[in-house]
Amino acid sequence: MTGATSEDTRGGTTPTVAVLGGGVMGEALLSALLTGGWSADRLEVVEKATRRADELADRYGVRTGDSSAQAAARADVVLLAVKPNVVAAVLTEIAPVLRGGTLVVSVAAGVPIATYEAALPTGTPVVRVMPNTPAVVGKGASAIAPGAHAGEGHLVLVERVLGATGLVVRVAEKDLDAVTAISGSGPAYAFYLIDAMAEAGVLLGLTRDLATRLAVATVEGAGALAAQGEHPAVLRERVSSPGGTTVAAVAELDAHGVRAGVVAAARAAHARSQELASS
Ligand SMILES: NC(=O)C1=CN([C@@H]2O[C@H](COP(=O)(O)OP(=O)(O)OC[C@H]3O[C@@H](n4cnc5c(N)ncnc54)[C@H](O)[C@@H]3O)[C@@H](O)[C@H]2O)C=CC1
Ligand SMILES: O=C(O)[C@@H]1CCC=N1
Repeated sequence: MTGATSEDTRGGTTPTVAVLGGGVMGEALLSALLTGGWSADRLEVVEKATRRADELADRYGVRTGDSSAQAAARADVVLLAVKPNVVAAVLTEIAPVLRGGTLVVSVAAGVPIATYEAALPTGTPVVRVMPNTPAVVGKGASAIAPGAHAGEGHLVLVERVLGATGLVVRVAEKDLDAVTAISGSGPAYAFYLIDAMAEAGVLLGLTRDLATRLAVATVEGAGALAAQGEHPAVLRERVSSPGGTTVAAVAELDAHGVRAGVVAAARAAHARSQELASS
């Protein structure tokens, strides 16, 4: 874990983090913070749905507040994990009470840093993050981009906050829509493939349980192999014996436009992320 710097802590202790929004991504971040060494008493979550807030309190032993303003006023780091269309309302709530130097981090898709900087007190450091759901199992991929008032210490702190979620890379904000289209939404493409492979196995006579286990292990193994650095096209060639089963299968993927479909899907996600910025 990267050590805290004077820029990212108040008084040299682990910074306190308020997670605003305890849905899928809020929970993933909360769980990663705990895995990464944050103690529960340095964390607070504000979740509008009471039953969900209770569930998070029971599961993680963290304090749950019902006021974003109160939690933000106490925290060193405010982590927004609400839907993009709720961000403006939350910023209006927290802006009047934010202490100088509080770091504001947001995972909301599409919402530009300029929106946060315009709503929050002048000079507030803001870091935008695009994570993904495999963060829950420490296999996520996140990209982070700094606002005008976020320095190296703030980025290091965000890397520390995300430390247990998996890969963290730094990008310029202009690239975040593309990141959203590849790794933010990308797990859904992989799950789609797993589901389709499992369904095909059932069609070919396997039980659903066996077909699903084989599909999951295959995608997991292929990911692990690709992570070693060999080009994916080379790895695909290694599976493809001349005149064999794999070339027959891949020819069908090409004939059905699967590669073009993946590109079109990513372009649609990219366009939607840009639309969210202007809505
Ligand atoms: N789910 C994903 O794969 C990813 C999501 N994101 C971003 O993360 C953010 C959250 O997405 P999810 O967790 O999927 O959504 P979600 O709907 O699961 O969670 C949002 C939570 O915020 C709560 N909420 C709504 N208004 C609130 C308020 N005023 N104060 C406190 N809590 C409030 C809702 O009750 C809900 O539990 C979005 O902005 C999304 O763009 C980013 C990357 C990946
Ligand atoms: O679908 C969405 O809008 C969010 C952002 C990336 C993944 N989930």
